Amino acid sequence: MGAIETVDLTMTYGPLTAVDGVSMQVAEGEFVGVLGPNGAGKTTLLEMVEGLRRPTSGSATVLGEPVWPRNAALLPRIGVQLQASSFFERLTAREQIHTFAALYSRPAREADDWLERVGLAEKAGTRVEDLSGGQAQRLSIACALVHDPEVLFLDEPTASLDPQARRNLWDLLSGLNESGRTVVLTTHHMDEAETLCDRVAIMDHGRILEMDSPAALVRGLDAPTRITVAPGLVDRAAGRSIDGVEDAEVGVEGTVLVTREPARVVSRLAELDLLDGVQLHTGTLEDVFLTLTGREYRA
Ligand SMILES: Nc1ncnc2c1ncn2[C@@H]1O[C@H](COP(=O)(O)OP(=O)(O)OP(=O)(O)O)[C@@H](O)[C@H]1O
Repeated sequence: MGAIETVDLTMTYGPLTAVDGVSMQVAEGEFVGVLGPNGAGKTTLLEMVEGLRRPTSGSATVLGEPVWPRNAALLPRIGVQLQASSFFERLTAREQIHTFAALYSRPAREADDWLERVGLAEKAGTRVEDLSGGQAQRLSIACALVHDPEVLFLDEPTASLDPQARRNLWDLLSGLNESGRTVVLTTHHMDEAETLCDRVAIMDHGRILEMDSPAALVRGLDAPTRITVAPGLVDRAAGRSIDGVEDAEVGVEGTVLVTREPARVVSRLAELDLLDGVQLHTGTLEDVFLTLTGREYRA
């Protein structure tokens, strides 16, 4: 059984089609990222799959159950962290997560463990409105996880986290995924998607443009390799016949050699003893993203 299946899922707001006929499947145990420019429809898509928004048309199932009308049987099985954290006012971090735990009949000690796991044990007695942005975000993630859901939805979970908290959250999410949980997150961080996700969906204008593993998406881009050499070496390389690499097409942009035959070019550089400081850059997920979605600002 798949963890998530959507069929032609669509949401319109007046004349705007925010999500435009999305059909996708996520297998149980998969880690999936949804990437897209601002306004692409990621949050709207997730909120329909979570059963928080009624689609204009189309349908979604999670763990084989329809999500709309709101399905009470599903609630204990899914965890949802929203982009705008909404907390019970004037509660401390501990009271907040204890309340969530109690809603799902989970013991308070497990709630305390979650505070520890997201690095908030020291802030347990702080009121939620006095937490920093990143601390509040970690609390909202802990609240989404406290009932040990099978499918986890996170909307830009690392948006306001510092580098330490971001890496710690990566470890936490990878661990949950390795223990069989399905994870779906939205992110603007390509490195995050590349590191964590089995597959990523690249969205724009309400549609999924591509959905595949990061490696397959990058391979599909068929980008040339850029070989950065130390300043001055390009001339020496050219002077000493880099085109001794027969038939290897090598473009030169400043101190960068651009080629589709990096192995041959690098071995020629080695022969010429010009390897010092050489760096290789192949295509990245960001290149795929920008190729598919363009570079103009979004509303
Ligand atoms: N309640 C609403 N009423 C009208 N338009 C809406 C509503 N919610 C979202 N939209 C519009 O739908 C489009 C998709 O919004 P959505 O929040 O899903 O994008 P997103 O991909 O999550 O963007 P971001 O990366 O900025 O979070 C946007 O143009 C947004 O303005």
